[in-house]
Amino acid sequence: MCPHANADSAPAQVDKADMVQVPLAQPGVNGVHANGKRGSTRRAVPNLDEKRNPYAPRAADFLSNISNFNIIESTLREGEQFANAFFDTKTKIAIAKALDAFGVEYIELTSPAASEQSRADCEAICKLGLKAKILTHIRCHMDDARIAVETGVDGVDVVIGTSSFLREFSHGKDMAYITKTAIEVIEYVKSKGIEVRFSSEDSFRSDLVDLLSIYQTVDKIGVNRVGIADTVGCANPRQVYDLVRTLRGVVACDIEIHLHNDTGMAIANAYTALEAGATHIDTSVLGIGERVGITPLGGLVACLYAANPEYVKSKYNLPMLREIENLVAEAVEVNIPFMNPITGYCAFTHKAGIHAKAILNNPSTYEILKPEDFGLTRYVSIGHRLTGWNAVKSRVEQLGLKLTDAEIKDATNKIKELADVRTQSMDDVDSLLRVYHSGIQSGELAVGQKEALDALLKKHREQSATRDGSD
Ligand SMILES: CC(=O)SCCNC(=O)CCNC(=O)[C@H](O)C(C)(C)COP(=O)(O)OP(=O)(O)OC[C@H]1O[C@@H](n2cnc3c(N)ncnc32)[C@H](O)[C@@H]1OP(=O)(O)O
Ligand SMILES: O=C(O)CCC(=O)C(=O)O
Ligand SMILES: [Mg+2]
Repeated sequence: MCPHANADSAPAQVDKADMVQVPLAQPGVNGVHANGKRGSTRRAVPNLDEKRNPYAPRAADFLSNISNFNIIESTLREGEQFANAFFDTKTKIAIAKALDAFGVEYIELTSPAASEQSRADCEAICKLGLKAKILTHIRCHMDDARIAVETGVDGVDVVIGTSSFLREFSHGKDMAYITKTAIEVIEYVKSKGIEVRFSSEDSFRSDLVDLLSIYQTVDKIGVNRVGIADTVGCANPRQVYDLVRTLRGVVACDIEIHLHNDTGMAIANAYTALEAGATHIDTSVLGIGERVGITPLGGLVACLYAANPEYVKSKYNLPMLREIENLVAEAVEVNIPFMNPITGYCAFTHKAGIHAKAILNNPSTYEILKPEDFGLTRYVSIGHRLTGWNAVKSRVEQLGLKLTDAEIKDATNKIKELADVRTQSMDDVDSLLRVYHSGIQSGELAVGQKEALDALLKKHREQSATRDGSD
């Protein structure tokens, strides 16, 4: 099983038994090198620069295009709309505190109009004195606005559908009514001295003229942010880029974006939105929300980190990510998905021999994210038929055994032969290496003596069985 595995319950269970834990080494500092030299000075991995590869990610682009983004963390609003979610007050407070410690700029809470407990929880979270600004999310309606401002929030996110689908089948209001009510609600919230954002639900299926017109109107009356919402997850990165770019030329206020993940585009769309000039991205932990949810916090962080690790490290407490995901996974009774960026159960496990050798020499060969920056560990998996001798050599060194390269290659062949029948556990590999080593030491074995090795292994198995039987 892989090291960050969740077994079959929600919180991640770590089973490291079958893995070689690779030292989180800087190349040439204390890594276990395939050439057998510890601490040898290796040439630094060249940075891909513009001249040599125009597509190489460059921190400069990232900084100029995405200089000041904010995360609006909506696990306690959009996330509560996830099918499995029921957050009691204690859990909401734990999640809010964890998100705050992670460093998100905003925490968005379910409308206090939803229920009496939602209202009380909103007040309780406002009283925690967190660094993150606390928002609540309401319909474009004066009744909701009045309740919201009484809770003590730092800001109110107002939303109403502008697509013909929602105008006809959800609230039944036309653009004139929407605009009039939006102005009334925004002015009311502003009069209370707190932030207000106006968002048009289902933006990508709304008429562009209607959309730009209402955004311009609310911008003129001093809304803090306008929000674009891909409510049904229909947008692709090019559409996101175009709409955000167009809006950037029309309003002076900040631009927030809320992206559903129905077609798996939510992270890419969020990144593109930032490149196009969005300032605020909505996320939820593990992406939970209506249907398959929205841009996941961890996925967005991974994608931004890949573009500019130092910037993202300075902004967020990255080692907390796993703890937050476990907290939420447990609360909503799901596993962390195996392919989750950063915390997926094999996110930092390397298997094939070619990868293992290069990783042991320099982790940047096959990793764009550094596990140590997330408080996680890198593993090399051995004992399967894809194992190479370089990976076995690193295990031999970890076990403190003295074998030549030729002997290690010979032992590797045996591991592969056995692994063709069944993958060998770490214990299997270790005992094979020990048996091999003692055979060499005692002179009972030499490189290439297959039969002698089989006999030694058989003897070892019989001795172990007798020992186990007498225990
Ligand atoms: C895309 C999104 O995720 S938006 C956020 C979704 N969040 C929520 O729905 C919060 C949880 N919701 C609730 O607790 C309830 O739906 C409430 C309290 C908001 C409303 O409950 P009810 O009054 O019983 O209405 P119900 O939920 O059946 O229908 C929604 C009502 O809001 C109206 N409405 C829907 N969207 C909006 C909007 N954005 N602005 C104003 N009114 C709206 C509808 O017209 C309908 O009112 P009606 O019954 O008078 O026609
Ligand atoms: O308020 C918003 O911008 C988004 C609301 C929402 O959850 C959605 O449209 O999917
Ligand atoms: Mg949503």
